[in-house]
Amino acid sequence: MSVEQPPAHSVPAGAAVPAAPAGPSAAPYDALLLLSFGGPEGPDDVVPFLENVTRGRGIPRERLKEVGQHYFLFDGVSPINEQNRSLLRALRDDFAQHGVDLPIYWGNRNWAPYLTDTLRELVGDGHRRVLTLATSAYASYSGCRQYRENLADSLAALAAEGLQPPQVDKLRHYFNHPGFIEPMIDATLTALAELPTDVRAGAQLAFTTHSIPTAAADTSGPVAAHTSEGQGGAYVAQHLDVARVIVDAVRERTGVEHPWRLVYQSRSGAPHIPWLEPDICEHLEELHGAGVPAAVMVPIGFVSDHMEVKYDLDTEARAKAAELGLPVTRAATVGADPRFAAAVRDLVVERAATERFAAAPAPAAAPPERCALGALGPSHDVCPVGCCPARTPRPAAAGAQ
Ligand SMILES: CC1=C(CCC(=O)O)c2cc3nc(cc4[nH]c(cc5[nH]c(cc1n2)c(C)c5CCC(=O)O)c(CCC(=O)O)c4C)C(CCC(=O)O)=C3C
Ligand SMILES: [Fe+2]
Repeated sequence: MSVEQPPAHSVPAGAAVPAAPAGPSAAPYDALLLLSFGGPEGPDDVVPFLENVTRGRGIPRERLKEVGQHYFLFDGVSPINEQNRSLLRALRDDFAQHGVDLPIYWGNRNWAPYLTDTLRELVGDGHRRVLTLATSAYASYSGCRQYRENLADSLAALAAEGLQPPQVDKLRHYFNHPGFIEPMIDATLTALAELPTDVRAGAQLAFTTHSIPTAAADTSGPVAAHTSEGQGGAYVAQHLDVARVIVDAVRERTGVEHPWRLVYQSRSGAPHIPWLEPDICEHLEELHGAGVPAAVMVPIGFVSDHMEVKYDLDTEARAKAAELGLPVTRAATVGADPRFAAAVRDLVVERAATERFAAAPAPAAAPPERCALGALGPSHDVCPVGCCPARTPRPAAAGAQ
């Protein structure tokens, strides 16, 4: 079941709940789809899950065994599904409180509830126009295009079953939406406050995200943002923009300009293929060697405390810091923060208004305001042709043809 509780907009028969005042319109959309990675929920799920993740990709066997071990350390349970359930509750509460009448479904790429099953259910419930929220905030093949390929595959599977697939769109990247960044600013301040007072002012901020092959980074985002020679394309540019906003906000609130760097984690793939560097653990060694007294890890690349955060940061990087004797704390991820739920509502209402405006530009109407912090401005609504290309071209939905 992808809808685990009655949609927040429906009132149980006989309940004396006053109807929420009508809020902003989500038309033409009739459903929101939370699209995520999925993760195992017990020891028996781990190997089948990893088989799903690596289907058709050349992840070395050694790496898979290692990743399997990370999951077994936590009884085979990834935190990601529970975090998505919390996010669903936060979104449904927020939409209900603000009178946004849009049912919310949840489907994953690699584990139940599987995307195809969710879309089948959504079509069975009569929905025809779906807006997608992916649990990845930045442009990249893994964080954007691959989800669009999953949507195309699932829509094709429904068509093969004789169902009429719905029209599916995807929300713009939200890395620079204030409702995504503000919780991270607070989390960074909290993590700084957790450091011993004598080392706090000298602490470096280590912003972390998932490493990806440098070739994938260079071709991330629209073609105009592509770079050469390991400069990182839109993927790196977007993370740097977020890091600068956080550093500036921390300086405004504490009076301290903390030195910082964007670093990477969770690398996989063959060793001879270049991926974004440095790794967080190498970086901590380097900071320690340079006499830096403390560090805060800020996982801006992750929407919630995924296994990468629980294992690669909280287990591995913390062990490295302890070995070095370097005081290190870790900032919380955004998770189900109400400000993030409100940001999603804002993005849904904004996109719905954009679609209505495009369909019938009325002289009185104006395109909606588009919230964004930092220097890059609001991201595109529709991924253009050539955005975050796959190495082998495959059909992708929710983008320009
Ligand atoms: C950019 C990015 C995000 C962030 C954007 C987003 O959130 O989507 C992300 C998220 C995630 N990645 C996850 C898990 C895995 N990723 C893998 C492999 C890979 N990730 C890659 C990139 C990313 N991945 C890449 C380039 C690979 C190698 C090739 C490939 O396979 O594409 C592998 C295989 C083994 C390994 O290589 O580590 C696993 C098990 C989980 C679930 C965690 C949990 O259970 O909490 C989540 C949220
Ligand atoms: Fe993209």
